[in-house]
Amino acid sequence: MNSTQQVIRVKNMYKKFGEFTANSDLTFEVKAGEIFGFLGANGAGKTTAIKILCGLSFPTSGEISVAGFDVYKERESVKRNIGYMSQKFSLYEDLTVFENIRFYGGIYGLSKSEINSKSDELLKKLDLEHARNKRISALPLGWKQKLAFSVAIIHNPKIVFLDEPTGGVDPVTRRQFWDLIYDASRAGITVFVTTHYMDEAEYCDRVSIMVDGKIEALDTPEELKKQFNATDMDQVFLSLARTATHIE
Ligand SMILES: Nc1ncnc2c1ncn2[C@@H]1O[C@H](COP(=O)(O)OP(=O)(O)OP(=O)(O)O)[C@@H](O)[C@H]1O
Repeated sequence: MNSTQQVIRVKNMYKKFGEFTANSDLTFEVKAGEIFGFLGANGAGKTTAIKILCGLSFPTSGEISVAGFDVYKERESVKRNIGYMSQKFSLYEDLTVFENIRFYGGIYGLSKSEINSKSDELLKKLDLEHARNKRISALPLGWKQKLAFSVAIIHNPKIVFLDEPTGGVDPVTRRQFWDLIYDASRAGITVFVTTHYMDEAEYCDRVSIMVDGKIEALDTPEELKKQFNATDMDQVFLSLARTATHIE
């Protein structure tokens, strides 16, 4: 795969809800295989943008292509080429581990034999073979998140969108989750991730920071720290938040 290939292209994207502008003139590109952090405080407009990039909502204006498909005219092709996971929308608690894999594998268009072989592979990798017939509700949150991520990429999509995937778990479990993200990225899957944890921002190849619907900074964590004269991403994030408050 050509590593300089752009798998997400966003040019002058706006999303308005009546008079309110949730996404204002967003312009950025994401490269194939990149881990792209999409940061912003609560209400900054991240979920609004992700919904558009996943083909679930139309932008008000702008040119946007995802996995080579236009988000206005080719939404079904966009959906077929992406995976999605969020804290709010995840696995079915009252189905077993295998039933969830079978369900999502079916939705993503895998055959019965592909589902069986993929689920064996996935459960082995996660060391979850013993839990195959356990209900999701019986698993600790960290395991649910790892499983949800593995299921979101079971069809080997070009891009996976992760909306606050690691909420509520400890740093060690989060770190293990990120090992799975790195594996996916090495396998050529582009990762688009939102998070409120600044240690996770450091793990990204590039990070954008959105304030009140606008992208105020976008670069590698290293460059952002230099630019904002900061020792960590927490400081970068806080100086942008302070700027926004000052303007108001
Ligand atoms: N359907 C809608 N109608 C009107 N306003 C909306 C709608 N959806 C989102 N908004 C507003 O757009 C703004 C951005 O919301 P969004 O959910 O995209 O933020 P976010 O950055 O994902 O925040 P969080 O981290 O809390 O999920 C918020 O002020 C929200 O109230």
